[in-house]
Amino acid sequence: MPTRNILNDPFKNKGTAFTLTERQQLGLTGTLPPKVQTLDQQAEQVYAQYSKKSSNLEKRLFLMTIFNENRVLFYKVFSQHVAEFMPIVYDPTIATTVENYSQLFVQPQDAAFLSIDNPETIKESLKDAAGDRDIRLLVVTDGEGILGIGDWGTQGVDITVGKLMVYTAAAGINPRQVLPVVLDVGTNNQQLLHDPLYLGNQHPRVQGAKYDAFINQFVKAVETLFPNVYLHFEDFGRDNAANILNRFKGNNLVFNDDIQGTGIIVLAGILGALNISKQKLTDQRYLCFGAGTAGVGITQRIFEEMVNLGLSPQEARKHFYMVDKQGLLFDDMSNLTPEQKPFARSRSEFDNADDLTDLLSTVKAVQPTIMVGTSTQAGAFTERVVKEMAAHTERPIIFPISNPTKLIEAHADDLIKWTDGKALVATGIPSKNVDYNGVSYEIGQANNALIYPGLGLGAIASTARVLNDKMISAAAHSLGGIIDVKKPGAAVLPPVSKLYEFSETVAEAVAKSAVDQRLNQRPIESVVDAIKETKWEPKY
Ligand SMILES: NC(=O)c1ccc[n+]([C@@H]2O[C@H](COP(=O)([O-])OP(=O)(O)OC[C@H]3O[C@@H](n4cnc5c(N)ncnc54)[C@H](O)[C@@H]3O)[C@@H](O)[C@H]2O)c1
Ligand SMILES: O=C(O)C[C@H](O)C(=O)O
Ligand SMILES: [Mn+2]
Repeated sequence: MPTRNILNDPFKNKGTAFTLTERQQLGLTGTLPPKVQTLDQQAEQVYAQYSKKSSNLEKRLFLMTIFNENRVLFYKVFSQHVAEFMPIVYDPTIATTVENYSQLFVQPQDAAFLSIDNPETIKESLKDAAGDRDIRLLVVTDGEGILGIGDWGTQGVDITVGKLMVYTAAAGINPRQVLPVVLDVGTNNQQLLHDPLYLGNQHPRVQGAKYDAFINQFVKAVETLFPNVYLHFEDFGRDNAANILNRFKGNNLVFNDDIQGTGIIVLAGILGALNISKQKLTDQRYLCFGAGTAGVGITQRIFEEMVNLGLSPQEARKHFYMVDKQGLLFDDMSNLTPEQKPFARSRSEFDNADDLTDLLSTVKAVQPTIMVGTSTQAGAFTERVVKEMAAHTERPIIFPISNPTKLIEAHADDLIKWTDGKALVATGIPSKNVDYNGVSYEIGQANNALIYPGLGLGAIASTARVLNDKMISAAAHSLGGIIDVKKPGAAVLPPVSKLYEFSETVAEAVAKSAVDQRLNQRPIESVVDAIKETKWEPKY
């Protein structure tokens, strides 16, 4: 490759920061403006330009041009403005770019696009996308369940790129060592099937044995090409997400963000809330609204926590109620998923079981103390539902975490107002502070992005063979003690502005757990040193 192409290699390009000597050595003399800038000067210039963009989408598109050209510069600016950039680079703005990916397409962003129509090219495609890079972390989607906006086929690749950006900004994962992958198995999105601009396979989703075989081939190819890679699954459909995780978690270093990542962050938020209200987890009644991938993943995590606290599985199960499209889930229903079944209730527990077909009647009957929304049903936590819940519990814990913003079950300011400041609230998207009756309520962000970067860093740095429940539990507990719970209006989770700092705390807890369980494949003398050595910083 002629050296001038270095300006087109985002992993090597420094742009105007190439010194005059470097320019001479690299055959770049006269190919850049004369001034040599420092990284800080470049970052300042990028931020000034960014600040002039009027919409979030324009801001994101501008930042992506920097990403496409110069990774060090992109991550330098990102690291200087983490809380400000997160909603631009990631959720919720990323939902808009997923929906418009084909129209907005300019650059494949070093992703691998694998097609179910050509399974024989899986290996070649992964190799080509990785080039000479040593891949340690791979984020993959099949685009069926992007956030709460559904099936976006190949366009879902944006979420894998976005998730990886957060890994680097939050946990210092080396951007040369990551690979975003989309598995294009078709789409059932009618709009895409009829859109002449759509860049993916224009046929319905392939399911069943052929789909399963494709996934198996993919995982095998990944393991062969990139031994010890941490394989992160994102936004698969409800059935496939659970199936794939169950198939591989015993023997491979795999992670499902929507099931496990969300479980951890919501448990951490609940522990934070109970720390504020001075209550015990084992005294809570938990209502899951939207018992899909995330809803069940969270329920399983909190259930495990109750068992860890000494309850028998039978006792622990009594604390959970699941509501899905059918209403409260009962064990005599024929259409329950395998993950829902253990938490379905018996009709005999209620006088009016047959009436419990909506959220309000269920809240009345169950009187939950914790309610988490993962339903994609905008506004489902109505004033009546919330006031009914608050009538039976002093500090209701209410987390409407459906994404993006247009799908949230209730907004934080309404929840605070409707409960007269009593509710302990976290949302999936970032929420502003709520000023109510002289108190400024900080709203925690219960988004898996607050946990998966540290979790991944801990697992990668410790060379863990698998990611198991103990490591996951260690991650959830590691966020305790960061917030000052005595402050009126304190948030239940630490702020995104401290994401870089607490991701290291999470990583240490996870790596320590892996090493304590002897899951490390290489000798680790100090987890702190191992993490330090794994981390990358944006500098030339
Ligand atoms: N904050 C986070 O970190 C986070 C993480 C994962 C998912 N989520 C959000 O959670 C939502 C669900 O994601 P998922 O991956 O679990 O999707 P999913 O499709 O697996 O689950 C959604 C569930 O909601 C149910 N549902 C639909 N309509 C309903 C209704 N009217 N009443 C009750 N239940 C209903 C569906 O039947 C399904 O079981 C999305 O909006 C997603 O963005 C947030
Ligand atoms: O992507 C997010 O913002 C969180 C989560 O993984 C989701 O699917 O909503
Ligand atoms: Mn997701």
